[in-house]
Amino acid sequence: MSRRTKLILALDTTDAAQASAWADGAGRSCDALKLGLEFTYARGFDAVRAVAGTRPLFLDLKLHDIPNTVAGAVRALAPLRPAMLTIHAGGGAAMIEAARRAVEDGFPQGERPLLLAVTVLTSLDAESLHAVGVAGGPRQQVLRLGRLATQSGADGLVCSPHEVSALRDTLGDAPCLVVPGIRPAGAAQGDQKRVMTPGEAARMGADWIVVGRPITGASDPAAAARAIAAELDAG
Ligand SMILES: O=C(O)c1cc(=O)[nH]c(=O)n1[C@@H]1O[C@H](COP(=O)(O)O)[C@@H](O)[C@H]1O
Repeated sequence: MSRRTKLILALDTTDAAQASAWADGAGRSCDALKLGLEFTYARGFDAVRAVAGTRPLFLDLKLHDIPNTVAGAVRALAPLRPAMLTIHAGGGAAMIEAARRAVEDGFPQGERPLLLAVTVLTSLDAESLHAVGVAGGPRQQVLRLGRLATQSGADGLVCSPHEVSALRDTLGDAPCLVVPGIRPAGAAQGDQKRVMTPGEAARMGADWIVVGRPITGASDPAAAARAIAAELDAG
């Protein structure tokens, strides 16, 4: 099986002109654009629509609340026509099921986004998980939440590259695996804990990788994006 891992550019800024410049430059080497909490809270839905234009939009708002509230929020996002949207798997089965129903009845047929459940944030390691009461390591917790989320109706999962092959062994090829925590060789790790290079994540079996600062913080973002796309093309 060979499927080319696709590249999502994370546009993490409050500046709409900056987000558009990244989208029009570096974004050309990418397969989708991600707008998340920082941009959406600062600039609102109209700006999200303007920056995404006709490009596939990964709307990363990581919804996490009681089922009724999450379902209402999912329906409220329908005018943005995202290709993908995120909820937190830790919200539990009833919340994920409610989000799934909202995606099915809140979006026009054929325009339903992929519902992605975030498992364990890539900024967490075993020690930080332990501090919030999770005894097992990240892999065990990602597998637990991955099983729960897919059984409850999530189309895919957000996980670090370190869990991709264990998820594939457990859940097979069906769930879409979207993988942040990507650092090209030599790039600063920053707040990310569970990282791999783009090529390593692709070889693990990621369907999509999510990259922000290694592109947007580069002196030439378009060149940085082209280099990552080439690394994915090389397989
Ligand atoms: O849901 C996400 O996209 C996400 C989940 C996760 O566990 N870790 C993670 O980094 N992300 C997002 O992926 C992007 C990674 O950005 P960089 O660390 O700058 O490459 C950010 O926009 C995060 O919000």
